[in-house]
Amino acid sequence: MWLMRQAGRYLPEYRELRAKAKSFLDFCYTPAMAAEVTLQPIRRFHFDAAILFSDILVVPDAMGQTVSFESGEGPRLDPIETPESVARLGAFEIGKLTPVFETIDRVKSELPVDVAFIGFCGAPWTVASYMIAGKGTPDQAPARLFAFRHPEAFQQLIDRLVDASVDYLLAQIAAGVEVVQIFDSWAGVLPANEFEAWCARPIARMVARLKEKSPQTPVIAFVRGADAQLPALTRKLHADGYGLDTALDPKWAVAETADNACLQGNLDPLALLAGGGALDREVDSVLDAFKGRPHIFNLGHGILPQTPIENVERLVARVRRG
Ligand SMILES: Cc1c2[nH]c(c1CCC(=O)O)Cc1[nH]c(c(CCC(=O)O)c1C)Cc1[nH]c(c(CCC(=O)O)c1C)Cc1[nH]c(c(C)c1CCC(=O)O)C2
Repeated sequence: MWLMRQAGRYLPEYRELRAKAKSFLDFCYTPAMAAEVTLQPIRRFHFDAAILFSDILVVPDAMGQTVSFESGEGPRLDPIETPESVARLGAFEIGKLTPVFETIDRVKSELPVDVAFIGFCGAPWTVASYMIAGKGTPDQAPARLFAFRHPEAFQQLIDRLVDASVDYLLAQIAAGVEVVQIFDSWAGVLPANEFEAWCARPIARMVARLKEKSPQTPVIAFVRGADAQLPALTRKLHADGYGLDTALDPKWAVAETADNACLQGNLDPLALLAGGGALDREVDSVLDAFKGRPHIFNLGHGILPQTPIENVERLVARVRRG
């Protein structure tokens, strides 16, 4: 059991440290701080896994794109509007991410041996969608439009992100993470052909390369909005685990995927925010749906900043009770 965004604003100890950083990216790039917030939820809740504290947008940052986070508004990037700006993107300077690897090293030395350590990156489509729009949008229309108008330049961008993301995850593994998760948070906005081209195929290429270079490292694919495509994805990606988002019916996912496919998820973050009897019922229903299957208990998306800590305690106790 672990929770997506388990380190974050719902924790007072996170907010306290966050207030001391100049910016969110500085926070991510200061190993003492990033390591501390990675460990905070482990100390408080004894989850079975810690997830590296960082962000998926450090990859475009290391490609020379300007990235910042406006408080309360989310990420801002200098948007990629033309094929020429894809060609002009810099090389992936992995050296810029040295503080991330130092964070991993620090966490590793303090993490209890029975707690797994998860590294991560964004999937090429999700990262590209922010690089093109320059910010979060409700439907990633700018990136979808760019891909229809400039398929070759878009393919180049995806290819560059496949290469950079694989190198980045391998460097995280070399620094000490034991599992990696690939977040395709925006896969759900893609029509079928685009889903295949920009989500499934690039992730499959990433998994194949990771398996070639680091066969011992489990890979979890979180393809949010995969919906009816989930069973096909489990046959195409060759990942070790599949994260289910909140909208997926876990009983259906269990019935439609191979018996040995490890599934992760998928409590509604709003049930955790609500707490009480509703939370208990939803936790039981998730546990029941995955019974008899390799299952990693998690939310269907990130924990919400307004979530009361006692609700997280209640969830942990109930999942442990089984
Ligand atoms: C799309 C995406 C991003 N980042 C990420 C995704 C994929 C997962 C998802 O869909 O949520 C991944 C991510 N971002 C963060 C983590 C940390 C590890 C964890 O505890 O799960 C992880 C795994 C920290 C963060 N990343 C961000 C915060 C909040 C910033 C703050 O503390 O000021 C945290 C804790 C900022 C961020 N970063 C991003 C956005 C859209 C935002 C703003 C939204 C928000 O404020 O919640 C991009």
